[in-house]
Amino acid sequence: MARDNIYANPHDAVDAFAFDEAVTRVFPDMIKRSVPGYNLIIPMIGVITEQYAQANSTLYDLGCSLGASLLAMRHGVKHDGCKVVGIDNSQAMIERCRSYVDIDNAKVPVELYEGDVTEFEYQNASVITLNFTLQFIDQDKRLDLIQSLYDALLPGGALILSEKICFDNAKEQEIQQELHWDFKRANGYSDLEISQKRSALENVLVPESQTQQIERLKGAGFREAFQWYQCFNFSSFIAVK
Ligand SMILES: Nc1ncnc2c1ncn2[C@@H]1O[C@H](C[S@+](CC[C@H]([NH3+])C(=O)[O-])CC(=O)[O-])[C@@H](O)[C@H]1O
Ligand SMILES: O=C(O)C(=O)Cc1ccccc1
Repeated sequence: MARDNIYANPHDAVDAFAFDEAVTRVFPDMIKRSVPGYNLIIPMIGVITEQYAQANSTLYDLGCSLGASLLAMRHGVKHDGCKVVGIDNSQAMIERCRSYVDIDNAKVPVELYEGDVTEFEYQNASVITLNFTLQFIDQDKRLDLIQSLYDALLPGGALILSEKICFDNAKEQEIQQELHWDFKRANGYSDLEISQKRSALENVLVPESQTQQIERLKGAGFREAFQWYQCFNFSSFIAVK
């Protein structure tokens, strides 16, 4: 697996983070070493999918990157007549995702689209996953997207939402953020890599609190909405229609 050393050398000015060719090439290594719990959340998306998928419905993975969450969903579906749709607005990601889907041997049909998830129409959905994608979408577009996903879900359908989160309590924010940086250090990132990537993500990845996430989900109409996982400032929620 190609090692992420994108921020290893000093940059004069750090560009805004983008899911370009360079990031795509090292992405499996980057996300595993950067997101505490990623390697647990992926198989659990398979478990949750198995529970909530319905026959003859569509499963969506929005911001599918290289297809890790998408393939977990594909393998979790046990009903007939389902398909999995993956969308990502990074050309590099969706191209490489296609090659991973091609070598995967599950039978459930997969459709991949390059585009902005806020511009698609969704329907007949039983499971929808936003695995660390909403955090990159303009804050003023988040509610409309969540509402359109609620509207697209069948009764009993589920939304899986994983996000980097922030905390209302300043001391907790400081401690959880520091623990996340400790996690990155423990995974071999230097202080320079951590601080340059932090600059690159400024105003690109905009976290919200657990309360904001749950209130938005409830406001959109979800019957149940709660956190099922948290490690430091990374969390995953499930919402059921
Ligand atoms: N508006 C948008 N429209 C479409 N795609 C977008 C948009 N904004 C960002 N993306 C895409 O969302 C993905 C977020 S990564 C998801 C990991 C994956 N789910 C995984 O389970 O491995 C999470 C991370 O890197 O922290 C990237 O591929 C972006 O191109
Ligand atoms: O690396 C970080 O600090 C993060 O917040 C997670 C992340 C992982 C992959 C791409 C962008 C952000």
